[in-house]
Amino acid sequence: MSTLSSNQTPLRRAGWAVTVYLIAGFAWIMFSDALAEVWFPDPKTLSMVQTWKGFFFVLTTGLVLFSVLFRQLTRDRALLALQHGQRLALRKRERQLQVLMDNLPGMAYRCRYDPQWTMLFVSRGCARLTGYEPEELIENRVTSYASLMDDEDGERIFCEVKAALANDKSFSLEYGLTRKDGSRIWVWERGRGVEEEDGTVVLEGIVLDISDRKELESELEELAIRDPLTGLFNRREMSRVLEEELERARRYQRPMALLWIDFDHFKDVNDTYGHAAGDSVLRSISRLLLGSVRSVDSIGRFGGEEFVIVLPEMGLDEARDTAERLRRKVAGAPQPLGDGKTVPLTISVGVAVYPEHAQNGAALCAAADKAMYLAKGWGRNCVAMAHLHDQVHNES
Ligand SMILES: Nc1nc2c(ncn2[C@@H]2O[C@H](COP(=O)(O)OP(=O)(O)OP(=O)(O)O)[C@@H](O)[C@H]2O)c(=O)[nH]1
Repeated sequence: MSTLSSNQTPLRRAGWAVTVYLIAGFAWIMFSDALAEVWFPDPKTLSMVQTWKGFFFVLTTGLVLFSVLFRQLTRDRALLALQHGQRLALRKRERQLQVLMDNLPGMAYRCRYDPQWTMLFVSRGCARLTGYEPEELIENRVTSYASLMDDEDGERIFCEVKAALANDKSFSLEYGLTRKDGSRIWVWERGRGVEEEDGTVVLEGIVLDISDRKELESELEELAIRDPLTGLFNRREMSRVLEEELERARRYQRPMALLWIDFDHFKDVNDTYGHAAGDSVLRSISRLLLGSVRSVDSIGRFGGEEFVIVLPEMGLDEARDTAERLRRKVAGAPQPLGDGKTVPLTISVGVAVYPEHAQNGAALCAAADKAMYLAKGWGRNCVAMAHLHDQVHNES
């Protein structure tokens, strides 16, 4: 319909121009002939006047035709120059966009909003990011983008994109991706939904490799929860683990034990062999303890030469046996000083158990610490259980 009406407009305009020209022309001929016959009755003069009248008509219409054509051609030329300039600017923008996309530390994409994330376009960075050439991912020719995503992320991502589309907002996602060579990377994606002319929705955005940042983050997280010397949990993390395990024990009505370990006469090791040798002993006993407990148990360094072990689902008897086993193991293994020599070392262990000795973390620690001092008092290299009456004292 619109093509038809735009075709009719120039036709109508040309028709009007010709009609006006014909009416004016016929009127001029008739009117001027009649006037000439009245004003110049002499046939010779009349013939000359008509000749000049003809010249005048041709000259006038020629001038009109010239001015119309001149105006139209000038306009056409300006239009062509404008189009040429626009084409050049468009090409320049395309080139800039291409350079930008090719140098993205990731890839730009355009994909269908479907469970496969079917790619319609991916920039060249796709090969660097995923290991797949753009042609391999486009239209899922070799594999779909969804199959590269971690399975557990799929559902979450779909929900987040759905919510963003519903609110007409852009979405930001972080998820793991498996590359063609099997290596895993972390990516950050930002995109938004775009409605096509036919009403279907496609997604457009960028995907960047953030593996380095993720690695740094997890290193920082580890640093925040680990004791730098021994690599065991630090006091803060250990307190958190203790509260978490206590909560679990409370919920499932299960016992839980806490061992409070202190090295005997450790000051002598430092004083005799030096601080570096003391550090070596601390590291060695940490490894020994770590290798002597279950995977569900947690060990932390509470400070100096004090260590705490949380033993989930462990009652009084088993906790006593575990503490005794650890005491014997340390006593039976001379500790390396770092210079090839070793030194014998013993530990004193206090044992407190939930729910018998205490109901909360602080009270459980206090009961185990108190029991450890009891073991020191017995002459060291001993295991002491917290007293049951401590519970009354702790909770009061
Ligand atoms: N090498 C080293 N020594 C430490 C570190 N932290 C604490 N210590 C030392 O551990 C020693 C603890 O000594 P004390 O608390 O007096 O106890 P002890 O000598 O072990 O004697 P008892 O606990 O009574 O058996 C001190 O000499 C501290 O300097 C550490 O990170 N590295």
